Amino acid sequence: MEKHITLAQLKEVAQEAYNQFKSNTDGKNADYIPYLANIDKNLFGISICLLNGQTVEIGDTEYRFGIESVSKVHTAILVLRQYGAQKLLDMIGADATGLPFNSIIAILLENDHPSTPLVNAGAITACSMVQPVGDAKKKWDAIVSNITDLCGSAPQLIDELYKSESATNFNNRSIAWLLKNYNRIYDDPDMSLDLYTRQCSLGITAKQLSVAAATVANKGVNPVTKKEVFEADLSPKITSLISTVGFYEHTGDWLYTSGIPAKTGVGGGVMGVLPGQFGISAFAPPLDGSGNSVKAQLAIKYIMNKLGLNVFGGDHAVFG
Ligand SMILES: NC(=O)CC[C@H](N)C(=O)O
Repeated sequence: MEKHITLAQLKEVAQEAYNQFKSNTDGKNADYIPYLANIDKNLFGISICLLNGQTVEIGDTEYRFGIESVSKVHTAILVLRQYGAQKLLDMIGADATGLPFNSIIAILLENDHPSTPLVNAGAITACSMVQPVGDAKKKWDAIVSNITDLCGSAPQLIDELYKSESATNFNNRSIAWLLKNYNRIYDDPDMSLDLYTRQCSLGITAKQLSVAAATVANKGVNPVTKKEVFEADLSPKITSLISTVGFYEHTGDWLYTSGIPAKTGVGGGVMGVLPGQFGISAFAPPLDGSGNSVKAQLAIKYIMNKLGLNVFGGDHAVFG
């Protein structure tokens, strides 16, 4: 069924979500990366990008925060663009791990592949696959240019975050070398890890993430710049990856309660894709125990439930 929703209604619902959760003090900033511990915990923004390029923005939607694990989606898209859907499945996988994002056990349990590009192991593998293999500078340029195309504007490296994360990423170093042990790193392990750490340290805004999400929802065409970033048939592959593991071990709970495939990052960002309808992003630094932003989750769930939209519901929203 078609569900007609005016822009005014959409704005009102987003504003209600903002007002309702603005003063929520649950959760705490990620502190295993020192830079993130010091970000203002009161920052809060919600951005929705429709497929005609219109955006609804409430709160701190222009604040640049660390993209962190949301970047895993972007680089998975780049690998899909460069290798195609079958090779991503063969070389990384598309399964849920049911375990935390930085799990080493997950690699040991599934030593034939790193499960999915949306957990640390698979994301480091994805960075190793980015072409041209062997050329760190060109690989980095490809990663940044892909994110720029998806967001419609460039991200900016937060140097302090990059240094902070590089100095403390011992668990990820173990992951990179364990993957090497299983022949699941397709370039130099240290270089692949460094690319992963750097992409996680890119500063991004909630507005940019909503445009990237809308590009996925819009079958690869950025609704703001109108550029075709990837081929339409990759879009359901990307949304399926996000659906399966976007909230790690809490992905089922998330999908069940929110009705929208979404991906989180420990910087406090969440990016949600409602295919054929819109992209949504929310950002607030305090996280729950699994590293997912408390307020961003509340806001997106509120908006989805209030609008009565659900990826499994069969209704299709028409905005205007
Ligand atoms: N869940 C996340 O956002 C984790 C990203 C972070 N860079 C890490 O590897 O630990």
